[in-house]
Amino acid sequence: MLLIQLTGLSGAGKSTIANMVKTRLLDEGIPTIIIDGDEYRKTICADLGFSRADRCENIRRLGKVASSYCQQGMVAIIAAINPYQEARDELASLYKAKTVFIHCPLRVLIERDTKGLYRRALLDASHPEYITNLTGVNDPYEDPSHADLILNTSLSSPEEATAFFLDFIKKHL
Ligand SMILES: Nc1ncnc2c1ncn2[C@@H]1O[C@H](COP(=O)(O)OP(=O)(O)OP(=O)(O)O)[C@@H](O)[C@H]1O
Ligand SMILES: Nc1ncnc2c1ncn2[C@@H]1O[C@H](COP(=O)(O)OS(=O)(=O)O)[C@@H](O)[C@H]1O
Repeated sequence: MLLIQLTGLSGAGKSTIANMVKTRLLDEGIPTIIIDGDEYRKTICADLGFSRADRCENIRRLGKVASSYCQQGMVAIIAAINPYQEARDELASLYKAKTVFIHCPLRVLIERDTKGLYRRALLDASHPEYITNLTGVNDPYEDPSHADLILNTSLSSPEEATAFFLDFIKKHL
């Protein structure tokens, strides 16, 4: 029915907002599924790392999975960092995917740091806990050039962001 690709840095709120929207849509009888990058990286994307090529392949696979659910009449929401315009354009062109930018300034994400990834990426490179390829710190994030919706989670609460997103989805059903 409708394929939505979220995009945004780790901790920006993609999974949080997607889950809240899913609950609201299900309450209204609209079948909805979330295709979460974290989850699929444990199964059909377990062979992929965080290089540009691997991240684009990740999005390609998530897009294919999401499109199968859409064909069965569901709203499918891809919740992945999805950092490259090239990969987002591919899903927009293949599946008419709508792009929703879950935006949050890096300084707020460093304060949230729910997974401890930012602390590790900001350590000295010689530190044993240092990680590389963290999007937004030591790996690229290309801001969407033509997002269909932008939600700034440093300005809106999860409930407010969910309300904007729900409104957007209903306009595109
Ligand atoms: N306005 C907001 N909207 C969404 N989440 C928020 C907001 N304010 C604070 N948070 C918190 O930020 C965190 C966002 O985590 P979440 O897992 O949803 O991010 P994510 O973008 O899916 O990250 P990842 O790419 O690592 O999976 C949660 O702990 C959430 O409670
Ligand atoms: N170096 C890293 N860069 C980004 N995310 C990482 C990294 N290492 C582990 N992760 C975890 O992997 C998840 C990102 O996976 P995806 O959303 O599937 O990424 S994407 O770039 O290919 O779209 C984040 O939720 C984060 O918890």
